[in-house]
Amino acid sequence: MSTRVGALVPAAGRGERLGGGTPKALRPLGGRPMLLHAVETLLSSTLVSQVVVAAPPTLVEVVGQILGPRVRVVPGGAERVDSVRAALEALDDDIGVVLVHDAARPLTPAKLVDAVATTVLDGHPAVIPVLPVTDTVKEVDADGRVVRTPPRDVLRAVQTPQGFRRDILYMAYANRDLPVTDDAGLVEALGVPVTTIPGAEEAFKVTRPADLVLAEALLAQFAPGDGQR
Ligand SMILES: Nc1ccn([C@@H]2O[C@H](COP(=O)(O)OP(=O)(O)OP(=O)(O)O)[C@@H](O)[C@H]2O)c(=O)n1
Ligand SMILES: C[C@](O)(CO)[C@H](O)COP(=O)(O)O
Repeated sequence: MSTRVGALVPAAGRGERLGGGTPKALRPLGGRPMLLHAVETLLSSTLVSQVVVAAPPTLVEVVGQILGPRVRVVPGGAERVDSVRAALEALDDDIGVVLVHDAARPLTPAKLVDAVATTVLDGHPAVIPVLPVTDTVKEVDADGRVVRTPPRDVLRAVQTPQGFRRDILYMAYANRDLPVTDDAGLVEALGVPVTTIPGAEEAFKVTRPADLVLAEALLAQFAPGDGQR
């Protein structure tokens, strides 16, 4: 396996739950597009040597100008899986390890990127960062009635970047019509073991308006060079 690491950034979502009109990846955070924060973190990793971004199709040129020549930008698709697939096809042939990282997780620390990549390089074919679940989670039926309460101690909330051996991710994406909400879900369907490592609280996803308020507040607290990102 080649040890060269590439990162794919799905950034073509509309951001309907966040609202505000502008595609979410281009919404400002600390005065700069959210996507730029995520990409800069990936580029700051000494392990990551290529970054490919899937942008909203009408904004490929604009996003290319924002991110500069080190980043390849391709048109994304209708669903997240379509965007990841488009980016996967644009990776250099000699990339052996692939990280998939949401543009919508702009405050993810660089040390988490390195930890995921290192764990794949150490021989784990699929690696995801996770945090314990703090709310009680209920399964409900179509009428909203509770069906059951899974025990919380075995539940985990899943973040990105998720890291994969390239050949495994390719095989997984051959099954991409499966109804999954993350890349590891496709890998699980292959029967390939998925390893968890500790995630980071700052790697939360900006999904709803309150998440953006929290991200702005946290960013304002980071001092330059304090190693938090
Ligand atoms: N067709 C899509 C849908 C999502 N994404 C990306 O996948 C990541 C996680 O998706 P999410 O946070 O759900 O973003 P949106 O799809 O934009 O959000 P919403 O469902 O609220 O519209 C984001 O970086 C988003 O840009 C993508 O590249 N292409
Ligand atoms: C990939 C992901 O960020 C892991 O938590 C998440 O599943 C994306 O889901 P979304 O509904 O597209 O936000």
